[in-house]
Amino acid sequence: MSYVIGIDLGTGSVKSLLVDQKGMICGEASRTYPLQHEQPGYSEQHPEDWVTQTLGTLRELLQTSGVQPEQVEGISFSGQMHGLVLLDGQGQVLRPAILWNDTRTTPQCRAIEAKLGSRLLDITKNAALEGFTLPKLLWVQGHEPELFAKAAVFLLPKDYLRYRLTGMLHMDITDAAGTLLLDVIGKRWSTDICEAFGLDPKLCPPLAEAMEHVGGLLPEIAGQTGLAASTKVFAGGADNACGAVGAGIVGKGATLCSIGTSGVILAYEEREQDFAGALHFFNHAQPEGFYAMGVTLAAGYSLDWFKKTIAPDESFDSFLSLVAEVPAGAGGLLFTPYLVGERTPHADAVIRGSFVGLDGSHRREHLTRAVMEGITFSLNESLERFRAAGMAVETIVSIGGGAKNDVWLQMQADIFGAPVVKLKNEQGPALGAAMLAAVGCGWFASLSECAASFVAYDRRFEPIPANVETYRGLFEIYKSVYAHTREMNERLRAYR
Ligand SMILES: Nc1ncnc2c1ncn2[C@@H]1O[C@H](COP(=O)(O)OP(=O)(O)O)[C@@H](O)[C@H]1O
Ligand SMILES: O=C(CO)[C@@H](O)[C@H](O)COP(=O)(O)O
Repeated sequence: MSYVIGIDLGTGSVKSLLVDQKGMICGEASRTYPLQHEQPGYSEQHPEDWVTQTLGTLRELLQTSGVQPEQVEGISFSGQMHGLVLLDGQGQVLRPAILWNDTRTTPQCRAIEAKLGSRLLDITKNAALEGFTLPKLLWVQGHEPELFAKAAVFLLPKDYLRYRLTGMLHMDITDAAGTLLLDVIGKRWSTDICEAFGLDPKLCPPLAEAMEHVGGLLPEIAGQTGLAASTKVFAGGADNACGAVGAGIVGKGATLCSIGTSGVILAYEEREQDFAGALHFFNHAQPEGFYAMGVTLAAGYSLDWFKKTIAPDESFDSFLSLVAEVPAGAGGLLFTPYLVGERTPHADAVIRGSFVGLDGSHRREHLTRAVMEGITFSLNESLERFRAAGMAVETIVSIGGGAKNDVWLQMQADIFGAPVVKLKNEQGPALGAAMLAAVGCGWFASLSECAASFVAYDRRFEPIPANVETYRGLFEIYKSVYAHTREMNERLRAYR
């Protein structure tokens, strides 16, 4: 039997999965690393921690699974997106990585908009957001000019990890799409954008397709992990691209709803789409494909906040047990989940959440249901834009915390107005990364073939027509809350 390894380099931890040719999970290892917040809004990590901890997971996988090194045919990667890793001409890291959730770059975003105007959307298909990589590059260029002068190349987190494992510099296209330097449709670096900001195009590393074979393991890495140096290394992809692959979102009509700490709604697309920057539009791991993506920053986080505030010692299952008794609509109570601002479709760092319509008859379970409905409405705002652009939304695969509760899964079907299914064995982006290696190794002719063998679906939730009708009306009111509370939140800012 042959195996592949999928590595997901997340924000809080790295997870490595050993998978056989039938898609069975034969081993799993994970390690955490810290985040540094040196100043408010700053979020950094030491790239060396990613390497040390990943090597630890690989060693553990080999030691505990009993698999022989030569049986591991391929490795690939999934990684947290957008984070800036700067290397000098000798391949040494110049400063801690500035991560996707670092928000110091608002002035750089405004400067990008002022300089590029509509060209930014034409080329990159995305708006200038603090989390993306170009604003981070410009921050270092402006604030640390001496250090920036030494920069020879920039990488994203999992590209740095791959570089350390192989000695080869690459960035895969699905992740490059989140830098604001890629011509997303042409799949090449934009020399226009580089020139506009005085960036040497040599800072941009060679591009690779997600399933491209980019090298083997360095002998010292093979020695440290117990893997064979001949193990084929494939480029890999952005965590959202790999999450999509691991959930079987590899073709038209397939949509993903992921409710973790943040929430993501993502749909496969074959053609160029213009969302005027309200949603993200990135390259899929399928070389000819794209995906549109909406992000609710505080999705599961909102429910977590509410539970911690009301019932810190209860389990989620017990906390949510009475929600089924409250009818759709939570007795006229609405919640907007803007606890940390919002990303799509309203890129707004100042907005905050609200309960609207509180009534003396509401009990704890009404508030809880309203929080769950508000999170789902927020994701539906992005889904509504997919549909308006003519994208097919046939079945929605639900993953994350939001897929752990049947009432919430039914609510998703009713609010989205589409059938919702959950996965039999949810493994997240690490499985997607393993699938990229499996296809790269030639086990399958395509990602779709691999998904048909590796991804299995569990229960399906059909929309209930009466609830769909109720939610259709409420969603219109929900959408108006943002406009009505925007200015109030500007004024409230001074009191935070
Ligand atoms: N049993 C449950 N039922 C419903 N929601 C849950 C349950 N457990 C956790 N959650 C929600 O899911 C979120 C965590 O989801 P998860 O996918 O594990 O997140 P992440 O990996 O982003 O931290 C929590 O914030 C919580 O809101
Ligand atoms: O910013 C984005 C996507 O645009 C995030 O999805 C990051 O890619 C990090 O994800 P986690 O490590 O928290 O899953």
